Amino acid sequence: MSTPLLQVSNLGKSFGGVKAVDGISFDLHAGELLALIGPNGAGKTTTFNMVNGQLPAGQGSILLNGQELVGRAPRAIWRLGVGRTFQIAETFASLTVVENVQMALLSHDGRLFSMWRSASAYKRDEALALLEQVGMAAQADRPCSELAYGDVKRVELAIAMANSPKLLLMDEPTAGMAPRERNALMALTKQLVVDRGMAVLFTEHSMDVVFAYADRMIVLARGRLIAQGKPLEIRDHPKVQEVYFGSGKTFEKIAQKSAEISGVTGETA
Ligand SMILES: Nc1ncnc2c1ncn2[C@@H]1O[C@H](COP(=O)(O)OP(=O)(O)OP(=O)(O)O)[C@@H](O)[C@H]1O
Repeated sequence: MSTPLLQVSNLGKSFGGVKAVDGISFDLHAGELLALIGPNGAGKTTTFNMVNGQLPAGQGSILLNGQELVGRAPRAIWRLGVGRTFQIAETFASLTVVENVQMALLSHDGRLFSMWRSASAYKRDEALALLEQVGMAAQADRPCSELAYGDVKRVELAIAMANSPKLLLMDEPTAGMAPRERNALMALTKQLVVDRGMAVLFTEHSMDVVFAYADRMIVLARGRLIAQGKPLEIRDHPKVQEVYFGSGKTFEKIAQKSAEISGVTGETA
């Protein structure tokens, strides 16, 4: 297999006496969707925030294409190609769909925000091409505030793409979405991963999404990495069963449901 895009080794972070992340190691390859799962307080957000530099790592190493990310500022990490999806802020909701993507392109190119007034034509074609990739070109000139929730999520993906990330971090991408919308968004994400050769690391509480779309999963519990592998391997993993035991979710049911949703069984959802 090729050299991993991301190599995380012995990564850790403590808050006071709590080892939020306790020496975890994993790899992520270009073209791969990797889910980071685990019960509440497992250390998912802390891991995410160390990868994008928002939180300094307490120990360990995070290599992106062989370059050390630990010790770099968030913006430097972003410049190296680690993107994340952001919710469209209130202030930008009044802008049109295409203007939001143009703003992201301005930011990527390092242009000053104040240029915007005279730059409403800035890379409009490029912005439209990104919207085309997420199926939103037809709604380019509508204000974001008018869009359906699922469509806003598509625009947020286009915004994240403006930086041409090699690795995209998505924190609970489908939170608050109905099942059908969830699947549409994840199918789109998967398409972008394949088309652009990008890698995605995402956290997700919705197990049906994870089982249907993740190429691989890593499972955290109390800061430790307790299992990693393909969804079916994880489903049958005794430690994972143990951690989730009592949560009311049995992996068998979830895996069956996701197979139905993604059409693996040939049945319609
Ligand atoms: N800034 C902080 N200060 C102190 N403790 C923290 C801080 N951030 C996280 N923790 C603790 O670290 C542990 C891991 O938290 P983290 O938010 O990374 O978990 P998580 O897996 O993302 O949980 P959730 O699914 O609930 O979002 C928890 O015990 C949490 O209370």
